[in-house]
Amino acid sequence: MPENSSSIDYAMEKASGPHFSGLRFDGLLSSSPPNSSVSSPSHLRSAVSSSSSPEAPKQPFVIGVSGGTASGKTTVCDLIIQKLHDQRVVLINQDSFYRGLTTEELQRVQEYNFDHPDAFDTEQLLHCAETLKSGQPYQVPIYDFKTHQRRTDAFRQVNASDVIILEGILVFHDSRVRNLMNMKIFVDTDADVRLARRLRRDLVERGRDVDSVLGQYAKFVKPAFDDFVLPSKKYADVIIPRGGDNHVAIDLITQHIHTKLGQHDLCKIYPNVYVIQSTFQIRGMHTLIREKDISKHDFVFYSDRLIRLVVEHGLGHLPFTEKQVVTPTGAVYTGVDFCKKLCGVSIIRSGESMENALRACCKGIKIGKILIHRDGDDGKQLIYEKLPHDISERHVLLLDPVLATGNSANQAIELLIQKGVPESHIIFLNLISAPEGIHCVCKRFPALKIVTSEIDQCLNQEFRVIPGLGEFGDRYFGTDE
Ligand SMILES: Nc1ncnc2c1ncn2[C@@H]1O[C@H](COP(=O)(O)OP(=O)(O)O)[C@@H](O)[C@H]1O
Ligand SMILES: Nc1ccn([C@@H]2O[C@H](COP(=O)(O)O)[C@@H](O)[C@H]2O)c(=O)n1
Ligand SMILES: [Mg+2]
Repeated sequence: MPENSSSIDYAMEKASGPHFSGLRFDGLLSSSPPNSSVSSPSHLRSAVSSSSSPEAPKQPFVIGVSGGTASGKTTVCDLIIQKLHDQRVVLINQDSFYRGLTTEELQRVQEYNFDHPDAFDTEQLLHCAETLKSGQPYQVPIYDFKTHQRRTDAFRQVNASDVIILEGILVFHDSRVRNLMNMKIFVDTDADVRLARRLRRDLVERGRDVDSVLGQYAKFVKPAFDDFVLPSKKYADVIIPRGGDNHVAIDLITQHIHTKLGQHDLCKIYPNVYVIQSTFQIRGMHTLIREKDISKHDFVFYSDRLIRLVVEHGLGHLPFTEKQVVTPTGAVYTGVDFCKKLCGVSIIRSGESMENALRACCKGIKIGKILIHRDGDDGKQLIYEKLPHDISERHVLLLDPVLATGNSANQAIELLIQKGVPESHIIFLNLISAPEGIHCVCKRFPALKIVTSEIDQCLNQEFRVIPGLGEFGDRYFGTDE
């Protein structure tokens, strides 16, 4: 290492070498399969579907639907399935995983508590949900409420699908099952309405008499609702009052599911990751800048166009205030006022390529700089920072065109937080993100937003994004020639 290795000049020169948008990412990459220079950890492989490889398996969207007995869970699920008619949807009822009763238990069935978590084979339910989530089929047991037994002669074959709905009184009880869910719905219906519905249903459909339904309700159903079902309501993302009668809620839920299904899997996992809506224009520009033999002029031109789109999209996530203006007709137009407390921060050197687009969108915006330099294997080093003195009062647009391992991004974000910028006031803008980088940044900073134009497949052994576009800074600033 040269004597003046700590000087800015030396660091700048080094930084103009390969740009990884990150440093080492120990422990994440597994050994690569034979004949492959690309590796993706197994836990990521199933979670990642690349914009560049549409054939990669997509993760199903898992919805949990809970609520008291006869609250309308099954009815709500049926309505959601009807509205999602253009998707492959499967419904898994927790009831299917009731344990069959032993002969002794059957003889004293009035003393059996079907509303306690132990009445279900939760391990099997978990296995079923995990199998379906991984895209494999599963043979679901068939339960008979009249005999209190599972059928031994038949199963329900459930195939892979886009949406899996897990429905039952206690589907939020076990954290492992809960954690598989992308969305949790609690159907909230008054207890007296539920009892009336249950009475009618159990007499008609489940072969019961009035005394047994009322006795079971008082002895087991109601206490278990208070002890297990109601406490799990806190895990719900959405609470639907009045069950299937609530058409507005069901409409909103299905709209949300449609949006989610159109999104990249990582956006389902991390709600603060935004991939700008892909169009043929955007795909076309990506095709051009990713091509290795494109001219420098075209690389810069199309990168600038894409960067501008990402910046505009990122600005859309800033807060605004209402503003009224008078138009030349004398009428009042009620609009919004841009957020004024704003600044950009570019991660040198590639991030500087995004500054012009930010300046073009935000007149007079202050732009700070951070230089992170790798020195040796473990050498994460912050070499240089120049930030607005009042940065803690500003929303920050952090600029770096490629998110690879996420290490340098994390270091830059950490610095901003140390300077007093709230995590939720940081929007990280980039053109291409690797799944590894998204995991790395979003796990550590869940309140921060990432806006990107495409999510790529993975990192290779050299921590380069695949398929990626090579060294962005070199190609943009012409230092690769
Ligand atoms: N909004 C509603 N109005 C009237 N009856 C309903 C309504 N929703 C459900 N039911 C009836 O109540 C009973 C229980 O509904 P269901 O959806 O099976 O509840 P859950 O699955 O929560 O036990 C069923 O007989 C169903 O037809
Ligand atoms: N053999 C059984 C098994 C379960 N139950 C009752 O079913 C209820 C759950 O189903 P919902 O559709 O109402 O959610 C639960 O409250 C059990 O009491 C039963 O009666 N007999
Ligand atoms: Mg039901």
